[in-house]
Amino acid sequence: MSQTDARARDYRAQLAPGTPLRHGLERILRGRTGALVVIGQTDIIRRISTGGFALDTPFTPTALRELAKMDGAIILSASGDRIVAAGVQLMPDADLDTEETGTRHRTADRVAQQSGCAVITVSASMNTISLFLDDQRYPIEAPGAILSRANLALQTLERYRSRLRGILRRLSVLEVQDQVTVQDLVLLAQRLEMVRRLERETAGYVTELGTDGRLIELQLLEVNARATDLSEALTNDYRPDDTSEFSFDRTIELPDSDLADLALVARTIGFTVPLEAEVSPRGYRQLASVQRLPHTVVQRLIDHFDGLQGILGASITELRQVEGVGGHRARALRDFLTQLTELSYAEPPGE
Ligand SMILES: Nc1ncnc2c1ncn2[C@@H]1O[C@H](COP(=O)(O)OP(=O)(O)OP(=O)(O)O)[C@@H](O)[C@H]1O
Repeated sequence: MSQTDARARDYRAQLAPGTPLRHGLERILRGRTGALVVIGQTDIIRRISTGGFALDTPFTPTALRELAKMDGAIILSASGDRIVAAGVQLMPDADLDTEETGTRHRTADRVAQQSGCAVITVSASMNTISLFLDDQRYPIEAPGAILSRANLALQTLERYRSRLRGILRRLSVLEVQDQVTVQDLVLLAQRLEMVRRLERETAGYVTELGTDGRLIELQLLEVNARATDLSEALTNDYRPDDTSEFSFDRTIELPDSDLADLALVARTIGFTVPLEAEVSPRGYRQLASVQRLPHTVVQRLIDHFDGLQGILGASITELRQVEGVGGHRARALRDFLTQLTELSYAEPPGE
């Protein structure tokens, strides 16, 4: 995400439905008057301003709407909680490139480029709200439109996740049969990264939606936690002994177009062996699904049996030799391992 996009995300939060600023802008939109609002009265803004009048009044949606009835721009304090001037004529550098038509929007674009301040327009003729930041224009959409896109993204996310679950089941089968190749893990990493990208996109909608986005936010939090745990477990399971430069999180760096390149994804994660090479898991991911098994005991089991294959073959007596594993825990573990093995042989590893 570029620096401008990151700042835009913060401003979108300030402009989310339910916030005072958005409330004021919506009222201007309904009244079809239009507005040009600058956030922050910096030196550059002062230098390119003429006319108008100084104010120093708390921001309220009503005050914004009333002042928007006058010609010229409204200047807010940097935090947006005060109105510092209104009716201001802005004269930005006319040599700055802009593709906008209409004087309000051309001015907004140029002021944003020249000052670095956020500029918001309400278009009287197009019935839209826009945010100008640096040389970018971000449409501020109506809550209904964002909500339907957010819901669509959530549905797609659900589909991706169900495919991811399928791949994970297949991986479990391969892990039990000790037949995992780097390629299997890379295919999984691709899916996982696609899920994470969609999560980020949906999180952007949540920010834009403000109070209307709570429900989506809750659904998203749950998904997000699981993706993070999965990535960490896979990293611990397959990190080669001789490197720390290895993580399933590193796919985040890849542009969308490179995510389809299996060899590149493998290198990005930190694999140094070919795609066909076989690799064995330590067992962190599998053992994470055993209830009430503390992390320290998981670590001791992995160290003692030298990975998942050793653990799968251990008897109750052997499991009990590990510190922290008593009779009860050993039996529960053995049951889990037997089930895992049975499941794996019941289900062929095919796609
Ligand atoms: N340089 C400027 N400084 C301050 N306000 C301006 C400036 N230029 C235009 N405006 C505001 O924009 C209004 C007219 O905008 P105009 O219709 O020409 O632009 P537009 O971009 O097509 O906007 P809209 O979509 O709202 O019609 C003016 O009445 C004035 O309030």
